[in-house]
Amino acid sequence: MATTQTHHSVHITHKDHDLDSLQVLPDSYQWVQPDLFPSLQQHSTPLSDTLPLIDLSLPDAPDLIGKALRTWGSFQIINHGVPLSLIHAAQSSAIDLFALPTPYKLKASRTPGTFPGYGIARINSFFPKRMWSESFTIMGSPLEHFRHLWPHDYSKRCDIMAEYDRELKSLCGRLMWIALSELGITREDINWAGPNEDFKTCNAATQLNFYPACPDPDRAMGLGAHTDTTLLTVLHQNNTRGLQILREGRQWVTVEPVAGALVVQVGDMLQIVSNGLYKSPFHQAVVNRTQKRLSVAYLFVPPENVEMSPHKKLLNPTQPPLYRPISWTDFIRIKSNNFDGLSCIRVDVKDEKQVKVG
Ligand SMILES: O=C(O)CCC(=O)C(=O)O
Ligand SMILES: [Fe+2]
Repeated sequence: MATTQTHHSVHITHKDHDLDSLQVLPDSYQWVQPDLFPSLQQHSTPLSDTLPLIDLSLPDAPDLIGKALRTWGSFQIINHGVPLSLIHAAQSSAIDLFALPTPYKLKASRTPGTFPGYGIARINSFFPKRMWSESFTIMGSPLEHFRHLWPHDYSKRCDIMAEYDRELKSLCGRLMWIALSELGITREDINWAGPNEDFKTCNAATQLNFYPACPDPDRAMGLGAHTDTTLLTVLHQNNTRGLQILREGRQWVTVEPVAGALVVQVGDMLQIVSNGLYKSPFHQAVVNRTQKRLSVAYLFVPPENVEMSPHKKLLNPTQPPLYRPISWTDFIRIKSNNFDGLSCIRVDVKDEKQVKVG
């Protein structure tokens, strides 16, 4: 994954980011939903659904996953094969990291224009107010940053994150094949899954998100509504509620924390490959008054500079491609300047007639 990023990175200073010590919500954190977010459609009957919880070890899992991806663009999984001890070890390193005094954390700040390191959510640049959260992004080895954070104790923590990356990458490879085969796409149809057809040539980042307890949670927002610029995002949340997924454009549904479960979400790149059959859901993270919340998001993205396009098996004269081909590298550049990146690469009705379907 490219480590350079555009001018839209957001940076923090010691003065404005010690959320733990604030007793009153500063004006700069009093949340207003900007116009760029689609407003909720009004319906008299609320949806009372919960996100599907799927046991990955059972034979009907692929079928259930296919259904969940077409409706929610998301689901939770248990029996996913990632050792719970590893999930807890990664989580506990994240807890230790965010508990460090701010001057330490600032030693591991993202340098301008890059992804890895400590800071606030990149999407904050699209919103008029600050989000009630901190984050730390790991791409490749976190050694340089961890050495600053824990001069005597970094190597074990680096090993844990490396192991987390390996385990989650193989889980994502497995999930990719399930998602694709539910669309009738087979191994012969994909030429970017790598020499072993396991998607190990894909890139990834591990994003640690921390939401301190908030003095005025109803007026604050942990992470504003967004879609992920990934193929898949696989997220572990601690036992505190906060993640909400937008259901059918009309209702926020809270994803209940389930011990050991992982939340899987379609990202924009899989929405492109599936020609919109799988939609990357809007999601957000709300905060609460008494509990700290932590999430570890594994952001799984295509190999750099490989063009992703609606798969030709899904296209026909009545189902023309909805998006033009684009690499992840180019797409993240578009998204850093446009909140709704997918609309920028949508083939409009006029063009659709001209696109040949192979
Ligand atoms: O903390 C959460 O539950 C959401 C995190 C998220 O959406 C992200 O890291 O992109
Ligand atoms: Fe997200």
